[in-house]
Amino acid sequence: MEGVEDEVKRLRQIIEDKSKEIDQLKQELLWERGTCLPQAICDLESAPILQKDVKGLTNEEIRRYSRQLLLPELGVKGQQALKSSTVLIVGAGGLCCPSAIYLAAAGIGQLGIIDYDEVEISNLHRQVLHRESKIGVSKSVSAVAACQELNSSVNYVPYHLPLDSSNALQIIQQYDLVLDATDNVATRYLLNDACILAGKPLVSGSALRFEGQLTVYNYMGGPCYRCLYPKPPPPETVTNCSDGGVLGVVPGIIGCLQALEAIKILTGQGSSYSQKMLLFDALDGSFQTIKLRGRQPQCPVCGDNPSITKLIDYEQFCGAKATDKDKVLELLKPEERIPVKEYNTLLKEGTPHVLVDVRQPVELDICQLPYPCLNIPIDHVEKKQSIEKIEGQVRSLSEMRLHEKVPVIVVCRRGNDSQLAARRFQTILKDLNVDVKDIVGGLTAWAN
Ligand SMILES: Nc1ncnc2c1ncn2[C@@H]1O[C@H](COP(=O)(O)OP(=O)(O)OP(=O)(O)O)[C@@H](O)[C@H]1O
Ligand SMILES: [Zn+2]
Repeated sequence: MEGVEDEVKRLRQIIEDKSKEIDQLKQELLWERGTCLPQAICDLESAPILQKDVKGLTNEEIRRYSRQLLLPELGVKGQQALKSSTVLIVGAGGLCCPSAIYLAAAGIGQLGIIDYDEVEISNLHRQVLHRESKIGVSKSVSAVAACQELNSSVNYVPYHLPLDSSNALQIIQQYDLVLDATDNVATRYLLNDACILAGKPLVSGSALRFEGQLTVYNYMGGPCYRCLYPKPPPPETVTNCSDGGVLGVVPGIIGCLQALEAIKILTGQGSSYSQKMLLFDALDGSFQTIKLRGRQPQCPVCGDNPSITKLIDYEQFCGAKATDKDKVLELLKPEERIPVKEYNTLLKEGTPHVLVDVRQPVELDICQLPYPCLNIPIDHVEKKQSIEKIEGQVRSLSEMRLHEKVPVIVVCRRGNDSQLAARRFQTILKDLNVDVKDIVGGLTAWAN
């Protein structure tokens, strides 16, 4: 009997040792994969510069590009032009993924991709170069890694940094053409001005919900972004994908068209979208092209007497950040807010209250707090009907709570809209015995 027990012990030990060995090997494998990733450029000194005197096409290149070499519009001359061209893609998100992979496949000489951010799971439905295994990895590195697998002969430069007024000219000057694949107005103005000052064409795309747009600025005497939009829009009117949503295929289509325009410009075919804008509506499947006004002689950056001769502070100019991260509103005082833990206690204690969720109905379908709520979307806060609904609930709770104030708790996704709404409700309901607060960090904080 003792012998059997010893044998079991011995085998258990072997299993334990082997599991440790397997864990160790897994770690090494991960490490090896990690070190295989391209090195991100975090300072500009280390960025490579493409040698422009490209020799003819190699046999391998002729084989690889044979199907596009057959196009008389491109031919060997066009392919060589691509090989000696450099393109910078700003933003490694939804528009970059299709444009980068097609430019890489087509045989561009150097592809720079710049993004300060890392891959998140909510990017993957549309940012199709990134993989689950790259969550947390620099987006520019992840995009370059995917392109490299397709075409290793391209010279890739992944910049892991924000493009801003301090570095934009230095980076852009090294490229023949710039693709705007970003998602914020401040960067759009920055890119426009930098491209004008450096004399580079700017292929600009955008996609939101089911709609996409495409225009080429600063090309062959055409207008720049400022000629069309001299003043930035009020920040509160600008929606991004994280608030408005986007169907993944839409940036996919616009990004492909950006790559197409870039290839046409670089190979001398010319662009179809200078002084024109493509409007794509995915819901009715329509592509419309509208003519835009031409270059404006009084434009402050590309006009006859420009007043902008160097890059400015674009966040200040637009009154908005050059990123959609950390937009945390601090409107209410801490005592006017309730942290999620405290709200959880309030729920557990069964404290009666009026809960107002100010998100859109479609967001409530995704998730809700475990308490019956009134859904009053943020843009309906001032409506008579909405106010009557809240007043009705407050009155019925007042009867139960007699002299006690009725808590009115406002919630949204991240805790910004809820502050705006709570502030409005404080004024609107001032004649009732209420205590209006909002939930800090909203549903996101609750989920965490
Ligand atoms: N000034 C900038 N410098 C570098 N990268 C930028 C700059 N402005 C925006 N970007 C990048 O452009 C990309 C735009 O991607 P996209 O529009 O698909 O949205 P996202 O920010 O990745 O996703 P979501 O809005 O859903 O969080 C982002 O990766 C963002 O980090
Ligand atoms: Zn202009």
